[in-house]
Order: sequence, then C-alpha cells, then structure tokens
Amino acid sequence: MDFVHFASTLLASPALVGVFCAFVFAYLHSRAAWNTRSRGLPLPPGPRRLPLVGNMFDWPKTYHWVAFRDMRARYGDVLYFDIMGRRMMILGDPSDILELLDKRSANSSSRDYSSLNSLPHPQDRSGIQPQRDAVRSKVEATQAHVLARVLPRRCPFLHAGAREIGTQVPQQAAHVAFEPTGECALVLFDVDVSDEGDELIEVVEAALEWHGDAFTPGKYLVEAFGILKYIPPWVPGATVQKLSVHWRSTVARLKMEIDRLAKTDTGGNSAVNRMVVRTAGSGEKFPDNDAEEIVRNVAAVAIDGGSDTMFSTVQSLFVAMSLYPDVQRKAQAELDVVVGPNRLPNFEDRDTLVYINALVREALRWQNVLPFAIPHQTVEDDEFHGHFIPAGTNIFPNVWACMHDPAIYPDPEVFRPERFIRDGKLDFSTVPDPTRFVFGFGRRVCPGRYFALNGLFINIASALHVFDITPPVDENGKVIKVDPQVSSGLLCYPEDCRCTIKPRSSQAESLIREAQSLY
Ligand code: HEM
Repeated sequence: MDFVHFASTLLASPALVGVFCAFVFAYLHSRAAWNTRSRGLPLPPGPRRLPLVGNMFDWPKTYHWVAFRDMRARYGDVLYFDIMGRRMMILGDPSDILELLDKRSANSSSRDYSSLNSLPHPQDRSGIQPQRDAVRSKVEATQAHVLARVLPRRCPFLHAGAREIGTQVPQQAAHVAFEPTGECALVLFDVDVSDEGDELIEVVEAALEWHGDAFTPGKYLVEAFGILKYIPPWVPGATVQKLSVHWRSTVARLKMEIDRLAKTDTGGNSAVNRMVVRTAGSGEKFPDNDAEEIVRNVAAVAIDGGSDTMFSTVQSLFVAMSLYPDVQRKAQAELDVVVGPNRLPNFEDRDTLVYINALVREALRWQNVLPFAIPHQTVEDDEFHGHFIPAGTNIFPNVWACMHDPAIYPDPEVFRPERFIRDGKLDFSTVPDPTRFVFGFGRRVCPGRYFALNGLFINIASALHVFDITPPVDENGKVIKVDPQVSSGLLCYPEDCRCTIKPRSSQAESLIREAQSLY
C-alpha cells in the first residue's frame, strides 16, 4: 500500500482520523511537555537507545564498575542509560558524586521503587525504602546514634579462629570460614544462632539475593511493564511472580526472626534490655518507651546491612595479608610495641595504632564490598553540567572507579597502607580518606559506619596480633597462588580467600585460648 492509498483510506474513516489525530496530539503534547521540563537541555551522553528496550543490550552483564570506568573514555564522566523506561546515570568522578549525592542530597536520596522492588513489600526494609520525610524519623535517628556508640564487645574472627584453632591448633586452616550473620547476631545479642539452627542465616542470605536481583536493571520484563506483576504465579513463564512469593515470605520470616531474637530472654536479663543498656552506655534502662522498637530496628539494620559488608572486608584483608607479607610484618611490629605479647589489643590502643588504622582504610579502598554503594534515585528534575536529569533517575556512584583511579591513589591495585601515613600520622591531605566514599552519601550514608570501623579495627588488630597469615599450600606443601578477584554483584566478596593461619607464637596461642573462654 503506497502512502497516497494509505492516506485516502484513513481519511475515508472518521474514526481512524480521530485515532490518528489523538496519537499525533499525544506525541506532540509529550514532546512539548518534555521540552518544557528539560528546558531544551540534552540528557547526559551514553550509548544510543533502541525503541522500547532502550539500552538493555548495552548494560554490562558483570563487573559493571570496570565496564563503566572504561566507557568514560568514550562518553565522559557522566553516563546515561535508559533500560525499558528505568533511567540510570553513572557517575565516575569523585567531585561529581559529592556534588550530586551529598550537596544535592535533598533531591537525590530516594530509592528505586520499581514494580520489581514493590513485589516483596519493601516498606519493611529501611535500606531500600524510597525517600520519606526530609528529616529522618526519631526511631531512625536513634538507630544511627545507637550504632555510632556501640562498640563490638566480641571479636568474631578471634572467636571463630579460637573455635577452630583452640582445640587442636592445626597447621593450616583451609580458608577464612565462618558464618557472618551468625557472628553478627552473637556480637549484638549474645545469642549463638548456631545453637538454634540456621533459620536466621538462611533468611538473611535469601534477602541479600533479592537485593542483588532488585538492583540488576533489565533482568525482568516486569520493570518495563508494571502491569505484569498482576499475573498469577501459576501462569507458565511467570518467573518473577513465583520468585516474588518467595521474596515476600523471606521478608516476613526475616522480620519474625529479628523479633524473636530481640525478645530472647537469656537468664532473666532479656537481650532487649541488655542491648539497650549496653548501647545507651549508662547502666540505666533506656528512658524511652520506644526502647523495644528502637532495639528491634537496630537489630534489623545491623543484621541486614552489617553482616556481609563487614565480613567481606575482613576476608579481603586476610587475602591481602597473605599476598603482602611486608605489610603484615609492619602491622605486627606496631602491635608488638604498642600492645605487647601479654594481652589482646583494645579500643584504648586505637589512636596509637596508626599503621593498623591505615590498614583498615586500605582494606576498604582495595576491594569494595559495594562498588556502586546502593543506587540513589532523584525526586525532582535537575540539571547537571548542562544536562537534563529527569526525576526518577537512578544514580550509580562508581565508588570502585574513584577508589582505583591511579591519579588519586597511585598503583591502585597494590595494597599499601603507607599511602595514608605522613610523619608517623594518618594524613588524608594528599589522598582522600576512602571512608568518605565507601560508606555512601548524603541522607543515605551508611548508619552502621562507626560500628563497622570499630568492628574492623578490633577484628583486624586482634587477628594480626595473634595469627600469621600466609598463602595457602596444597597437599604437597606447594604454595597456591591466590588471585585477589572479587565476585560480581551488588555486594562483592573475595572469590578465593584461602590462606594459611597459624598462631604467631606459644604466647599468642595462649591469648587465643583465653579469648575462647572470654567470648
Ligand atoms: C565494611 C562495612 C560496611 C560498608 C562498606 C557499608 C557500606 C554501605 C553503603 C555504601 C551503603 C549505601 C549508602 C548509600 O546509599 O549512599 C550502606 C547502607 C546501609 N548500611 Fe552499611 N556498610 C557497612 C557496614 C554496615 C553495618 C555494620 C551496618 C549496621 C550495623 C550497616 C547498615 C546499613 C544500612 C541499614 C544501610 C541502608 C541505609 C539507607 O538506605 O538509609 N552497614 N552501607
């Protein structure tokens, strides 16, 4: 059918003319509305978009942070993708990240509330809730305050190490193996979940899996066509609906587990009270009627956000120690002088242990647990470097690219705590403190960051004080070469954290055994 024939057929039917005009009007109206909103500014640069699916085929499948870093050479520091209507902006430059996510935090602190995220009722999960009131609620503020003050009383690595090593002191531990969620519960509640089965461990793992899926754009069609979420799970091919049943029960079970844990009564002195008393640091009961709610929130936040992040970092540190023996020797030399052979390190040693503090920073920089933090979402239209940023754009700060930029951190792949030390002191005047980036930004900054820094300090200092960490060996005693590679995903873990762990001396062995009875 040629155009003249098509036009005469169309004009012959008033209904078709009406539909056609409606389409043209809707198109022109949306173009005009877009031009008014964007004030004629272009979107940031990025690969060319296809109709409907947009950049679905351009989105990297794995190790996104490396792929996006490499794309900077072609498109510049700010990249834009549209995946089936989900808008994504990737920032690779530290000052851009701080400008948009810190300074403009009022507009950039929401979370993606796509059809996928809404499936398991995320209103129960603070980490991915969209932006609420400008000021965080009382409970949330208290939660951050409590987490900032709580010092981990236990040292899970020592505890796990002592459990394994204390009994028969094996020559070699195959890898750094223990259960992060369980250890986290032990630190916070004094409840040994391994005594009660691993319900909590299982639900936390399932919840983390869902986090990974929810932030992988383009994985499920439901993101583009929200209406698909109403398809019943029994329809063949309705994968995401089946998964959503599982996610929903996971979220409900996690809540129940945390409630149970927070209410566990251990010998007349309930875990709730002990935690409140301990975190308030006063020996008095929390004077607030909301105490139980606060503790439950802190518990949920800590178990959900804290277990894997901290332990992935410590595992990376073990890998680094086996690969960089000189660094380990320097750390141990400092511990020998400051702490001495007759006791374990404590928080009073913290200011004096400069090298250990630098080592914690370097562990956080070297391998990033959350290479993109957790993506933020904008609430209102914005303009950035002459580009239009529509409301609802998901911002991915490429934290990994910043932490591995050779112009900022020379030889970024090398584990070198000295980069943060000058004249015997921690010094961030020439290289930025990684904690400014790895814990996220603006109103979404990690509420557990002080807890995490305390926990990392005491675990790393204690482990290095009593253990020698060397590369793993095979059954013939030949050294196995470990590649310091991390997994790909929202949360990253070292892929191979095998190493050989031995007590440093007979005195160290006694300290390990003492720690076992202490913790
Ligand atoms: C090495 C340790 C840790 C690292 C690297 C880390 C990093 C992060 C990052 C990058 C974010 C996202 C921030 C953003 O969106 O801008 C985050 C959020 C969060 N973190 Fe951590 N974190 C760690 C430990 C912890 C601990 C120990 C807890 C709790 C005890 C915790 C609780 C949370 C929570 C609840 C959120 C969500 C905050 C929100 O969306 O409002 N994290 N963390």
